[in-house]
Amino acid sequence: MSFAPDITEQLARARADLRMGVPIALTGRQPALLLAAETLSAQRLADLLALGGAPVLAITARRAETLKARPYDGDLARVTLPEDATPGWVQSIADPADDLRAPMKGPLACSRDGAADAHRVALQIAKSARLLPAVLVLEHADVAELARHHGLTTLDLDAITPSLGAVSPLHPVVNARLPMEVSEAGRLHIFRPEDGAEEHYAIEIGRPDRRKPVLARLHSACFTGDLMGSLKCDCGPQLRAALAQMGAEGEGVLLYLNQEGRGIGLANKMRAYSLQDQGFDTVEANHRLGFEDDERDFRLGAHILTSMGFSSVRLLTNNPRKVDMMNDSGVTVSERVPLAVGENRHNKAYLATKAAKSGHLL
Ligand SMILES: Nc1nc2c(ncn2[C@@H]2O[C@H](COP(=O)(O)OP(=O)(O)OP(=O)(O)O)[C@@H](O)[C@H]2O)c(=O)[nH]1
Ligand SMILES: [Zn+2]
Repeated sequence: MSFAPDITEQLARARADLRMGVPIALTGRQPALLLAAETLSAQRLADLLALGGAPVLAITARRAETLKARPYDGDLARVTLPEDATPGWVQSIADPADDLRAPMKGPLACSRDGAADAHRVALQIAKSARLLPAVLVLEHADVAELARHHGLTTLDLDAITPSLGAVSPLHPVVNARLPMEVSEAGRLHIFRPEDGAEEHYAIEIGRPDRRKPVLARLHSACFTGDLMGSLKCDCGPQLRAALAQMGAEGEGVLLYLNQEGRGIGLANKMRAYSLQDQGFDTVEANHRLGFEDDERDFRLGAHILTSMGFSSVRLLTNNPRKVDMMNDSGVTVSERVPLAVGENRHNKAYLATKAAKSGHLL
């Protein structure tokens, strides 16, 4: 029978469970029960503590740095839970919103014994669920039985590890004619990944010759900039300028990748915006939240272009990482076409930070 969900499908369920505050079970090498900090309820925390053992809050080394917690495992820290831990305490470790108002959280004790494989995987799942990267982990020998009894989603640690680092295969779903202001010869293609994550879109203008480099843009979703006319970034003007150039040249491909907030999701991006209002720049804000500067995976852009029949591009971007990733993923960048538009007094510092810290070319 093929009815049972495979490992990728179980992983999609696990993401949904964590987003709702439902625990998930990890079996295999390091059996453990996981609960996302962001969606933790008082009842589920009480139930977790009642199981005994020594639950820890796994956080990334980035978040640990701000909290002065020891990341003994290199890329993460396992913060020991106090006996009287409340959801408020967990939240304050996970979320930097009140760091400046209540800076003294510690000293935080961190465990260094044993492996941290379950914790590492837990943080990867939380990130891919677009939650704050902070997860309660209770190592528990009988987790499989616990999961059966309570009907929890169960993932095998070894089985999911390869899926977590891979780009899910994407499949074309449908495409249809879309006359647009910049060109009446527009066509929208929808691509759906196998892993249950967001769909991505390609706007094809004209009918570009697949044998020549195509004018292309990999645009990451920015709800605030693309749709709301936010002045905090340059995304809206970049989107419109890229489409306008494709319209003027009569052909091009714009990939609209649903990687909001450089891959951290809109809720986390708004958390980053709050931190920026406290004085941190765009990179520092990501780090305080526990993320890297940029959590996007541009390989999927290359996969979409390849599946559309393109093998080389004239890439509209100021970001050298996009160029490198395309070349590494088998799509040749024959030319980088600069896209410097939309600077204003609100985004001047943001653009300067991207140039200084993230290598963006002006
Ligand atoms: N985390 C975070 N994301 C932001 C912030 N401002 C804008 N973004 C996101 O940054 C991404 C910008 O995407 P792009 O314009 O495609 O990428 P880029 O790295 O600027 O590269 P080019 O525009 O191609 O030069 C979008 O996903 C936005 O939602 C911010 O302050 N914090
Ligand atoms: Zn933006």
